[in-house]
Amino acid sequence: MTTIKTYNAISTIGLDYLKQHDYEINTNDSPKGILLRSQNLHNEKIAASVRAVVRAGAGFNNIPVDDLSKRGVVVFNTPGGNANAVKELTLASLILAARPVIGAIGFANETRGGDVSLRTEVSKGGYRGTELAGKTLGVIGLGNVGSKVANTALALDMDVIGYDPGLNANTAWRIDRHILHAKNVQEVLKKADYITVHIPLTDKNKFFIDSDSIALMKPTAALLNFSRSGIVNDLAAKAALDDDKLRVYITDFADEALFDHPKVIITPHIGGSTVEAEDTSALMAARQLDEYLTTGNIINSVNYPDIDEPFITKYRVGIIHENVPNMISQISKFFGDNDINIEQLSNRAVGAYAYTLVAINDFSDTQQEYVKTALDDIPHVILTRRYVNENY
Ligand SMILES: NC(=O)c1ccc[n+]([C@@H]2O[C@H](COP(=O)([O-])OP(=O)(O)OC[C@H]3O[C@@H](n4cnc5c(N)ncnc54)[C@H](O)[C@@H]3O)[C@@H](O)[C@H]2O)c1
Ligand SMILES: O=C(O)CC[C@@H](O)C(=O)O
Repeated sequence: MTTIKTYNAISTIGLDYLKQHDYEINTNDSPKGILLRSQNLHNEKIAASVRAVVRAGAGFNNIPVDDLSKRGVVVFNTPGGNANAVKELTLASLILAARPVIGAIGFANETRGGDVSLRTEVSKGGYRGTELAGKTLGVIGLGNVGSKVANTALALDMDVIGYDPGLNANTAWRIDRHILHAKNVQEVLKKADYITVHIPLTDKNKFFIDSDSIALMKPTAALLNFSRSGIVNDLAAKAALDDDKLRVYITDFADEALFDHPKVIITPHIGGSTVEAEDTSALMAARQLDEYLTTGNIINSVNYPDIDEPFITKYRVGIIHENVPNMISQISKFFGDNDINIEQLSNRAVGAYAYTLVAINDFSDTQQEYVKTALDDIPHVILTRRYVNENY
């Protein structure tokens, strides 16, 4: 049995999937895979046995991706698995930014005793809000979450302006044609009444919203952060709120500096916390993990190229290597030199790394034993795995 180590509360749907596919959960210290949510792996020792790490969720800034890539460990996430949950909480937060709902609920509870209806009617003027219709929403990052937020805001009669320089032919199609595409982020910051950020935390995106960007916003603007702590400079946001340069800041990431601020609403990282999102993300994660460990197919990796092909031969060898010239010819020569016929060879590269999946039918035990060690001796090969098709 293969062992998977888990961190955090993983939905039983994902765990059951693994158990049904002959995995044991947390039974020993030599797991083949790790399945986690927000656990910070940067400070954890990751066992030498680990071949795959899967984040049940979108953000993977809690995983030491660079170090794992050098070790040949494939890191996955589950894109889109919780996007609807984050969209819904973002929309709720837009309404909280427009209407003083939280204060009004507190006030209503304080009116107990006597003529409740009279007192609420007299004082409710203090809880008047504004409408979202006709206002402009700026969406920074139009990926799985941002595109859903942007599209749904149109149905609330908002004007929507989005910014995402990373859109490609596959991702651009999901964005409604009524959404204005900004050429730069400054255009969004200047135009929007509500600004919501849906980008990953990377070195480049650290403090993407800082005092300079807040200075471009309208002083009446509302800022929403359902991405990550560290994408918005909370101290800059606080200073702007104190100086009436920003109206409200809603964040899903608690920060000591923001507690009890009258213009701040904090939620405890619950953007993706719905039953549906946790189930979907855990199931995606479990399937991707099993698929890689048993077939070599890579689906939704964040550090290696995806290769997802039907396993129709008896064997496969997956070779993770550096993305340098002459690798495919060296690998195919290696198999030829050892009298092993290649039925199919797939190769893809992304950034500094590449993955080659070799499909084989006739593969003797001696050849398999030799290939296991000798392939690793080819310069720039990082890790080799052999897969057996039990259904062949
Ligand atoms: N609060 C939560 O519980 C919760 C849940 C899900 C996701 N998240 C966070 O939200 C982020 C986005 O999630 P997603 O599922 O939409 O991810 P995604 O990968 O589908 O989309 C991210 C988009 O951001 C764009 N982008 C990156 N840097 C940018 C920049 N500087 N300016 C503009 N666009 C930029 C990318 O091109 C991509 O299209 C995740 O990385 C994660 O950190 C939080
Ligand atoms: O696991 C969670 O609860 C949060 C997930 C979220 O931060 C993500 O990046 O997908």
